[in-house]
Amino acid sequence: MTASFPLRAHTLALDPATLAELGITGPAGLLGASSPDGPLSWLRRGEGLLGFGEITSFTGSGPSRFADAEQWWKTLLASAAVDDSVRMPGTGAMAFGSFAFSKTSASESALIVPALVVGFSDGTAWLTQLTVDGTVPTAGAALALLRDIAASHTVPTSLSTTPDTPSVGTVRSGALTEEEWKASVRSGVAAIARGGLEKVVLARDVVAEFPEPVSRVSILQRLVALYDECWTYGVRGLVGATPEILIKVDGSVAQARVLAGTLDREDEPAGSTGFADAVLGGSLKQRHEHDFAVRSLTRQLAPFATDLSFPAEPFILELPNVWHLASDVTAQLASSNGHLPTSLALVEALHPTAAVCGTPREDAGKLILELEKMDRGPYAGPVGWLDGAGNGEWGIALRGAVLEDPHHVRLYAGAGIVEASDPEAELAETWAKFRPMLQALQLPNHP
Ligand SMILES: C=C(O[C@@H]1C=C(C(=O)O)C=C[C@H]1O)C(=O)O
Repeated sequence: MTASFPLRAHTLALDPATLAELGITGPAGLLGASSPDGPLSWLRRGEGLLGFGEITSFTGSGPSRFADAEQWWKTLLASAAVDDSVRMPGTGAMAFGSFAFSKTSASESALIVPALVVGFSDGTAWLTQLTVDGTVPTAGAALALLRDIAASHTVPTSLSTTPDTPSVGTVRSGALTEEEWKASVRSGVAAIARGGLEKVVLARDVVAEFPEPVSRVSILQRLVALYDECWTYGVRGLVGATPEILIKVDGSVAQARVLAGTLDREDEPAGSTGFADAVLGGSLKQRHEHDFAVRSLTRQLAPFATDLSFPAEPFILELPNVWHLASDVTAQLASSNGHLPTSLALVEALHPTAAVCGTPREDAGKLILELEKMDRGPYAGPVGWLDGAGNGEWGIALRGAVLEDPHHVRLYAGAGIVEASDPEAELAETWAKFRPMLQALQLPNHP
């Protein structure tokens, strides 16, 4: 989809009175609006961005997919007319995006500019109308569009967040059976034992099949309701709720949330206290895995930063399905030739991290292609949004799935393999990581 006229964007603040008049209480309430497929989404803790409609987009693949996307966005911005009285990250010109994990993937990477964006951040709400057809966006036109969307808002009556609601869907293995995947894990462990390779992240896919069409909106609504601490993303057919941030850029500050080290909450003995601290924080294997991930991220980020900081000890991130060892990294960005790096430039430099690929990166990447026997598609790739000022938020597309057609959903999950890994335990870890999507699809925990 190419733009025929220059991009135009108009952003206005949405005051509480207007929101109340339209019956809008927050982004989650707007999810069910406009179309059964629902909007482009990036949501967390009652804030975030929703994009309605698509006016122009970039598609690309291969090793230059990030650079090509950046070039496309810069070209679009060069002739853009932006009227933005709010001036916050995500206001004015913006696009949602999703990138394939691998440069060899058949899956297309995309940046998508919506027709209308509703944003909520730090207590401020705004509305942006964007056009590429020569029409001049105005406050009146933007509000009229929002009014239509808010009026069409329907809350599906079938929505339930009960995890054990019986479902009519079935789940089958994807590229590999469980036994085959465990054999791949054993091969991974053997490769590490031979030396050279320290860690490889091996993933697998399962396919959920439904006699009735699945509702993208209901999936997003359940993820938002259950995984408030995660970033719920929806970019076309890619949906999920990730706990991991590859990079967030807000002006001259960049932040990342690095995870590695996982414990299934179902394994917690009844009545125990401090279980996660003892098992996760106290495990050398888990700490080792976590350190790989933090070191890899900071090494790649360092050339772009004047200052980099992260706590000496990771913290334990508690999610409904698992605990993770987590580290929040903050960087003060360095300008080069008077320019700060854009979020997309940092995405290109950081992807793939050791959390989803391994160490050393090249060797791990080759082994992944050999052992997983699947195309990861957008799984474990960057997903998020960017704006015209260089800001953006990019998560790693984990705990997610691709809606392949109305009746088939492909779920992905992986685990970091080190020399001490046990294939059975790693398999169980993938089931714990499938759980957010299984819950969102109202499927049993471990079919
Ligand atoms: C690979 C996944 O998760 C990654 C691997 C982790 C681990 O091995 O402990 C933890 C969080 C993520 O960085 C996934 O969710 O599919």
